[in-house]
Amino acid sequence: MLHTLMESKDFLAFTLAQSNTDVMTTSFSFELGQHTRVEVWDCGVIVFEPHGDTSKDIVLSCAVHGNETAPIELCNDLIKRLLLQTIQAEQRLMFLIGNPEAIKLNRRFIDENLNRLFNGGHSIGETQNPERVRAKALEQYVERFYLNQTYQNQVMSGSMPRQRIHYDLHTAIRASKHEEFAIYPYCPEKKYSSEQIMFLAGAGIDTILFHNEPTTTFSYFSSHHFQADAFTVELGKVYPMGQNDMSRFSALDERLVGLITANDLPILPLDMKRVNLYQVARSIDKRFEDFCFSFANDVENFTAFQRGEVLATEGGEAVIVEHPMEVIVFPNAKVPVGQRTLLCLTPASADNIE
Ligand SMILES: O=C(O)CCC(=O)N[C@@H](CCC(=O)O)C(=O)O
Ligand SMILES: [Zn+2]
Repeated sequence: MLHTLMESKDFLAFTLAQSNTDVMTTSFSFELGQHTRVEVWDCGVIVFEPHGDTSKDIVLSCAVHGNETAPIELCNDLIKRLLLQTIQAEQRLMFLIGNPEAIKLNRRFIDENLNRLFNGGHSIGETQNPERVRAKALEQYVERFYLNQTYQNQVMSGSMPRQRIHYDLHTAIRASKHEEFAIYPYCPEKKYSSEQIMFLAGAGIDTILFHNEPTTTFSYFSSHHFQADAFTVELGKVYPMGQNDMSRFSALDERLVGLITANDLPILPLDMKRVNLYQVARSIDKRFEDFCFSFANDVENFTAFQRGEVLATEGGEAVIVEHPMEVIVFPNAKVPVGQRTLLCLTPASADNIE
């Protein structure tokens, strides 16, 4: 197996060639030069551990939705450069290819939306399916990575606490007025990080949505359980594999290389002229099978609606804009009853950012 991966340096192809059933047989490790230990823990799970001191534990995940291809290409290219040793990790780093079986089928998911199954969502009820198994396993890999005792001890002896980071990379179903944006998971117990917001802005992700409640997403899991600086990051609109214009994400690629190689590019102080901030005002959950939006399928994310306008109808009732203005994101009527069908946003201030 090692031979196949080291010959191609293509972790995605290697992952997709594995079966989702031979979990244990896919784990192995090897050295890159004298500087980095590489461990493959499972199908789509690869960890880079530099031999020198490190201060950050970074998780980069993609393909939590199998058809969201730009993040998969971005991560695979970073892994390739690490394996070719054209870049060298100076921070601990784990890549997760979320749902390899869904990638193979070019589908968002097989049985159930993986990004609705974290924080224990995978164990609610009697249902078992590939996504529930994978969500539980991904949670365990994140825990094992963040709580590695060897590196925890570096915290004890070092002066600065280690920083945990998790960027869960996605693409949106629709086009967006702000092409690249990030969701900041609900974290009422702490202030938002201006450093993270400006890191993302420097990476071309200039729009932040502050979530208003706990969710069953992967980024909320890492934020809530491990106090990671965790975000769901949306990289434009979904396109088939190979049809993404990856030059649109060159700023992100450059920032990630800086982060991984500990050659961090300078981060500007918070500048409200460089960022668009939104607060999630409410999440509209689907209540009836006949849920139907009042706007067209090509209406973009971040389109604004005025108080009183009808956003959708269901069960003979209208879903109406409540605030003076609400900005919509992620409209999707094809979700099961009980799940989020739309987020409504209002402009946010910088009050909770430090
Ligand atoms: O475009 C869409 O409708 C969905 C894109 C997507 O997968 N978004 C994530 C957001 C997760 C979060 O709220 O942090 C999702 O729906 O899982
Ligand atoms: Zn997604």
